[in-house]
Amino acid sequence: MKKYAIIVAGGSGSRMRSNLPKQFIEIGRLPVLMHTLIRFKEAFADIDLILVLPESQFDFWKELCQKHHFTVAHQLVKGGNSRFQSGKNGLAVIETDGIVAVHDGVRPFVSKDIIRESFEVAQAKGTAVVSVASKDSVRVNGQAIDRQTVRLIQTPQTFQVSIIKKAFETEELSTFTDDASVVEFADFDINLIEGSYENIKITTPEDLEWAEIILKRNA
Ligand SMILES: Nc1ccn([C@@H]2O[C@H](COP(=O)(O)OP(=O)(O)OP(=O)(O)O)[C@@H](O)[C@H]2O)c(=O)n1
Ligand SMILES: C[C@](O)(CO)[C@H](O)COP(=O)(O)O
Repeated sequence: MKKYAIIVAGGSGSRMRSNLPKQFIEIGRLPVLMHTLIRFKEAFADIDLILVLPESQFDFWKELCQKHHFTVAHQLVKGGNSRFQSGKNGLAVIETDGIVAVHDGVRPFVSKDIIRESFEVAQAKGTAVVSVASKDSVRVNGQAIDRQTVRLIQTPQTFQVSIIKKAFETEELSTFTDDASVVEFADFDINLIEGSYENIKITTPEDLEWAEIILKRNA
């Protein structure tokens, strides 16, 4: 089975309010994005890594790779104006069938076990989307609902290549917040698998403090 991971890091990171794009901020002396790429390479030595970045950041990224002697092989692909477009650009360079995980570049703490399980489930069932239970009570439009029915969606979101490619033939809709919503819109079933509360998405400044704590816990 040919394995791919599209690491999307083409966003603007506006909620981080940092001059340095959040994927390049160092945690434990290594840029966030390098931690993420290393996790996937550790899960599968033979995986093809596709890194989606704004084209304007290519040179800076290459400088960072030299500075940190970062040798994990990956293909650089230019980002789009939305996460959907960035994912689509990543998919466009995949030419064989197989299994592909799409993962936020800013989720550096995904475990090898979760990555591997997502590939196994996607191979068997076509799709595998990582999720966790809500630890808080939940209300929708002010109305309390049974939180047992709620799942918080993370990445990786892993698919048979033929399925996700077919799904991305659609026009982009504003309801597409992740790849699972695109694939579901194309009428494929979404299989949820168990994620981890450590698999945070670095979004706002305090997430960087959590990130340092998680990194120390894992050391
Ligand atoms: N045009 C875009 C927008 C988002 N992403 C990626 O999708 C992931 C999840 O998005 P988020 O964390 O929300 O990043 P941003 O969109 O960059 O952040 P913000 O909404 O705060 O601007 C990130 O790795 C981000 O780089 C992308 O590849 N291309
Ligand atoms: C894909 C995702 O990380 C799943 O939780 C999330 O939907 C990304 O959303 P954002 O608006 O780009 O933060």
